[in-house]
Amino acid sequence: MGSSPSAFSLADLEKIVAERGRGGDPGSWTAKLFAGGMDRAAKKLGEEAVEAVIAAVAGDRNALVSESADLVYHWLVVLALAGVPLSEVLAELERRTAQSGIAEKAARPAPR
Ligand SMILES: N=c1c2ncn([C@@H]3O[C@H](COP(=O)(O)OP(=O)(O)OP(=O)(O)O)[C@@H](O)[C@H]3O)c2ncn1[C@@H]1O[C@H](COP(=O)(O)O)[C@@H](O)[C@H]1O
Repeated sequence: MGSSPSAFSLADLEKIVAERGRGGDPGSWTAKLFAGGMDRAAKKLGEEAVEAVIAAVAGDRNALVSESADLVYHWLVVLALAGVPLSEVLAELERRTAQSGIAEKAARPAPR
């Protein structure tokens, strides 16, 4: 079930998106999305979210993996177009985790 953990990170994909988006290669989907602007990219993000929801509700595991990859990629394109670095989103997630105290609880040894 599933595949082995990958060393590929969202930060790697963020870098690729920025490079391909700015590059202007006519064969690049990322460059097309950048050229189309925020309205088109955000619409695409919404479509991919709906496709991921459909796969989840249908219980189609393979489709959910594929649509999730589409979703995360298009989300990174939208973040790039908005000038929001991934690190800012991660910092917000970290702040929420720290606020909830979950990380500290997990680090504490379990009571005997
Ligand atoms: N992760 C992705 C990725 N996920 C999805 N897609 C593209 O997203 C597009 C949209 O998917 P759809 O299913 O909606 O396809 P579509 O029907 O052709 O699109 P529409 O006609 O609806 O506009 C497809 O062309 C997919 O190839 C991606 N395109 C690029 N990447 C990453 O970006 C890198 C650079 O890609 P290019 O910019 O194309 O060189 C790649 O190496 C990947 O790492």
